[in-house]
Amino acid sequence: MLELKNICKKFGDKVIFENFNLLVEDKELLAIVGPSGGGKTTLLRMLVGLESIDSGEVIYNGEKISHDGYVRGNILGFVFQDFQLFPNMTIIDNLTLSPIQTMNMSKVDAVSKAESLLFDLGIFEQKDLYPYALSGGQKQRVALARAMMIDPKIIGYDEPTSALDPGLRDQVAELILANKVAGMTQIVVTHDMQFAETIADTILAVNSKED
Ligand SMILES: Nc1ncnc2c1ncn2[C@@H]1O[C@H](COP(=O)(O)OP(=O)(O)OP(=O)(O)O)[C@@H](O)[C@H]1O
Repeated sequence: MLELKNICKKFGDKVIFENFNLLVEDKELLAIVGPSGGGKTTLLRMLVGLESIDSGEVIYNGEKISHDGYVRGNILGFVFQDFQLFPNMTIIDNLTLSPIQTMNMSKVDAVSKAESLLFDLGIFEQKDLYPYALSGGQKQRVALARAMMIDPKIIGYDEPTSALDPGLRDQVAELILANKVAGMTQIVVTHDMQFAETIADTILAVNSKED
């Protein structure tokens, strides 16, 4: 269970969250929706430990946790809105670099796991290409595969459908639902209310403080 307790967050003088509380159950699929600038991305980043908080606590399974703790425990996978793939590396190297270098996975295991994920996501044939040669939807799936390399317990997605046409949007929905069956806790930030309604157990609306 992942919990935010009495979270306060400001950027300069701008209050984004004030004494905010949230509970995400294990295996829950939470969608965070709301207007641009409302704080959705900030909330996701705080939940997964990528953004500092001014006061309050992030608690995972009863323990207060920092970003380092998430990384060490292989708890977290994150799919960035702009993918953040390494442009000078092939797709397979994008997937295997961090598991080999920071998680002590053997090269053989990392390549085998990466190939299996790329196959499941329908982008196996692209494994030796560089990111520039892929479409937005393909990059999206590489970013998802990379996040899944460590079998994270929690996976956060920032606008996973923003670069996709409707067909690919359905594929991403299927992938997210398959991860749910596999037991992952998932948090999805999206502008797309219809997408949120298709996939989510719970929808949380985050509104701008100026509303
Ligand atoms: N690092 C930062 N420094 C200063 N202000 C920031 C920073 N990150 C976000 N903000 C501000 O905090 C507010 C919330 O931003 P956030 O990105 O969380 O909103 P959002 O709901 O995800 O918006 P969008 O849907 O447009 O991505 C915005 O006013 C934004 O300008």
